[in-house]
Amino acid sequence: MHLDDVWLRYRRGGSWVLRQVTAELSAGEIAVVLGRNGAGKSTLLQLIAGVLRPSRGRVAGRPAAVGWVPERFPADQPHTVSAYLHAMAAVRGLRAAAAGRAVDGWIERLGLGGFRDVKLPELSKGTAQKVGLAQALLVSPGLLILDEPWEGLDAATRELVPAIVLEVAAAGGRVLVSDHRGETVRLPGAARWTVADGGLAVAPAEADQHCVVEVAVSAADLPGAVARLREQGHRVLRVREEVGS
Ligand SMILES: Nc1ncnc2c1ncn2[C@@H]1O[C@H](COP(=O)(O)OP(=O)(O)OP(=O)(O)O)[C@@H](O)[C@H]1O
Repeated sequence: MHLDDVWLRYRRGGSWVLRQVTAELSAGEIAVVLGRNGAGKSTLLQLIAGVLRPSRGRVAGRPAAVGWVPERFPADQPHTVSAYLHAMAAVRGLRAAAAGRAVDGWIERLGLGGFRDVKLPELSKGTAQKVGLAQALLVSPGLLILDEPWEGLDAATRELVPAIVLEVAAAGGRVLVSDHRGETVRLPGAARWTVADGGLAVAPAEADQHCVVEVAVSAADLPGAVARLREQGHRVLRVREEVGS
């Protein structure tokens, strides 16, 4: 997917918010969008999501399944959490049984079980954000766009966001995440897109950066698992017994 010389202004004759933006996002790639308040991060994400159209230039190769989580989930709709998510699943083309599985799965994973029958306007900001996250993930997205996803979320869900992002990327989805609070230290290995003065500067993920992944393997398979990881070029740093397992 790529942006070819994209320009955007909100009004004819108004000032340009984005100018001459060219960028590419490949399958399985994660990019963090950085920039000061008002720099144009949300505008860029909405262009890529297809919510806004460029004034000039084009966004090409957008995948069919786009999951967009706006900065503020529009919770002023008179539906319950469950009814809303089932309606969104239907909009995304899921049949009843698949819709039920997807809705139940995300309700459970995001800790929304106690809010199934609560109407959206009665939710706290953080809980509404979780519903926003759930609707974007009902169908495995080819492009997932998260606008300030850590804003207002409880600690448990903040921890979950990087795991979800990595799962979407591992399944071949592209992911864009905006962040003005530096939370993206939680996404090592992502490219950095910085919006400033209407332009976009792209810094690819650092090739020599390494991450530590904790993996639990069965004790019986330990020598084999360590050997396989080494064969794949990973450095095995330490082996320890899982206490209480
Ligand atoms: N609907 C709109 N109509 C007119 N101007 C807008 C609109 N939305 C945003 N702008 C202007 O475009 C510029 C970029 O805004 P944008 O929301 O994209 O920035 P941002 O980097 O996401 O900021 P923040 O970190 O505060 O969310 C700002 O000057 C903003 O006032």
